[in-house]
Amino acid sequence: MALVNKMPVTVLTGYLGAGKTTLLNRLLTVQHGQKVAVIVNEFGEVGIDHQLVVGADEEILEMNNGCICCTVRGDLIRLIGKLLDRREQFDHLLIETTGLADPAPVIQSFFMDEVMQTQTALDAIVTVVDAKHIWEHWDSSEVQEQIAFADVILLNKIDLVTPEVLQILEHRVRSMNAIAKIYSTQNCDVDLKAVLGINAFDLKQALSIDPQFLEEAAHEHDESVFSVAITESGTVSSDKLNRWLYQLVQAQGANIFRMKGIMNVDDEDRRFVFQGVHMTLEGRPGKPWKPSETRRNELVFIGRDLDEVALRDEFRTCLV
Ligand SMILES: Nc1nc2c(ncn2[C@@H]2O[C@H](COP(=O)(O)OP(=O)(O)OP(=O)(O)O)[C@@H](O)[C@H]2O)c(=O)[nH]1
Repeated sequence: MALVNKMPVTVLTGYLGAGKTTLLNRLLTVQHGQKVAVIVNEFGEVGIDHQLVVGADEEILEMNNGCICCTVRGDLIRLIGKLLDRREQFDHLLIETTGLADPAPVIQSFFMDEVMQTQTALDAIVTVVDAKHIWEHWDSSEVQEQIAFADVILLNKIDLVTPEVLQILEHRVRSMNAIAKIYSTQNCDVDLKAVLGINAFDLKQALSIDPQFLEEAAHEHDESVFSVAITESGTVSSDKLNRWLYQLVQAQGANIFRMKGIMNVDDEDRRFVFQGVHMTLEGRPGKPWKPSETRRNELVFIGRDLDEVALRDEFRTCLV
């Protein structure tokens, strides 16, 4: 199938100094038998990050003419296009974003551009969090968005904080993002399998909503950025769902960073899976339901100032 040949892409985010380059170096030096191309995006005229990145065999491309998130999405697409011309030379692409980037436009370019859509497969957004210094930056919208968008979160620099602080941090991060996998690390020491080749954007069976998140007071969010997770049985009407989602992104797309859903729509044989980034929505049939399994609808919204009660109520109106 054509899918097999798509180039998997991992996007690394994290605030300034969190440990992105440390993780990148790890990914490039540990033997995993994959040929990795890297795009490093830095602010400023002179790129120095490439000098810090080790690994002679890898191709490292730099984008220094601006921040990935705003002006240079076109450049990113062109750069990836060039790499795709030599597709056979690479197994995986890593994009390290600047610590000040909002990851949304990067992710959206994978949905919106046709070449990117057909020839690349977004593997995961990996966000490195500085467990010691994040406390000074909670107000930063970049920090919030990097956590909100992540599929994998490394709580890094655990050598610099107490277990109690780490626990508070994990709780806080979990309330912002109900579905990311969270690992605690020192020097980003994490099993590569936890970071590469995880297919987080391929919603196969179920959303990995942490059950504890649902039980606990996920509701005590004093943050403006948080997750709302909905799990309900029943059959969803495709017409009602379409109408609702369309209206929702029109009205609140700016505040909804990410949404994912796996649903029993019109009692079809296969799951309906969808995901969205702000106003961008993408839905398609997923894996077949097994006759023995209970069909559940699972949705997760991650965003700013979400109206949890309204989301739940409106979702229920989509049930037949
Ligand atoms: N104590 C401690 N230091 C760490 C850890 N991980 C990384 N560092 C250090 O933190 C500093 C910043 O790490 P980088 O990997 O350069 O961070 P970055 O996110 O790429 O930084 P920018 O490119 O500035 O955004 C370096 O001096 C690292 O050696 C850790 O787990 N513990």
